[in-house]
Amino acid sequence: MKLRIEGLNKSYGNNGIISNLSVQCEKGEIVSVFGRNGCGKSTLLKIIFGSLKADQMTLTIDEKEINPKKSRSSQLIGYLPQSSFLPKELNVRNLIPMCYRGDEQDKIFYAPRVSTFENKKIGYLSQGEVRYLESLIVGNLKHPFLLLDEPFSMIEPLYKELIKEFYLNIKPNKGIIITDHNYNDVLEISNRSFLLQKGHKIAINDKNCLKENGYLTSSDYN
Ligand SMILES: Nc1ncnc2c1ncn2[C@@H]1O[C@H](COP(=O)(O)OP(=O)(O)OP(=O)(O)O)[C@@H](O)[C@H]1O
Repeated sequence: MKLRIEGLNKSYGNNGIISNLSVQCEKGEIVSVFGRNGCGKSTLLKIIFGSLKADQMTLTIDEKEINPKKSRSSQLIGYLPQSSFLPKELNVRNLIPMCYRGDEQDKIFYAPRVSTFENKKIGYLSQGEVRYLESLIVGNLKHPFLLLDEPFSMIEPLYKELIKEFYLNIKPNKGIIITDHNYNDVLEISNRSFLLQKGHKIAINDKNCLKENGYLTSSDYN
C-alpha cells in the first residue's frame, strides 16, 4: 500500500508554513521528518491524519483519492500525537480492554515489560512507560499507516530502545511517518528521511546532511 500527499500548502493567517509539499510512504518503510522547532512537522502530521485542514492538498492511498476529512474515520491512518492522551486516573490493566477486545489484548499485556507496570495508574507511570504504552496501543491498531509525533522526546534510553524495537517489529505491515528531534534514534530506524525547511523538503541521507543543511550545528554533531 502507498500513501501519497501532493501539493500540500498550509498557512496560519499570513504565516506560510508548508509550501507545495509532496510526501510518499509505503507499507514496510519508515519515513522520517526532521526540522527545527516551529517548521511545521506537527502541522504536517495533523493534516495527514485529518484533524487539521490544509489550504490545498491531494491525499491518495493506492492512487485512490481520500477526502482528508474522512482519513480519520476510514481507519487507514493511526496517529500518536505529541502530547500524552491516556486518562491518568485509569489503571493500565483496565485501560487495555477499553482499547482491544479478547485475544487482541495479549499484544499489549504480553509485550516486553508491560507486566512490570500493568497494575499502576497511568498517572503514576514514568514518561518512558507512558510513551511505550501509547505506542503499543496506537501501533497495534490495524490501520496500515501510522504517524508518530515525537515518540522519543524526554524518554530514557531503556524505553527508547523498547519503542524502537516495537516500531521495527510492526514496520513490515505498516507505512510509518515519524518526526522527532532525537535524530540518531530516528535515522537508525528510518528508510528515508527529509528535512522540512521554509516549507520545503530537502532529502536527507545521513547525519552529515542534517549538519550541512543547518539542522545540526557543528557542536551538536559527533
Ligand atoms: N493553530 C495555530 N495558529 C497559528 N499558528 C500556529 C498554530 N499551530 C501552530 N502554529 C505555528 O505554526 C508553526 C509550525 O508549528 P508546528 O507545531 O507544526 O511546528 P513543529 O515543527 O512541529 O515544531 P516543534 O519541533 O516545536 O514541535 C509554529 O510557528 C507555530 O507557532
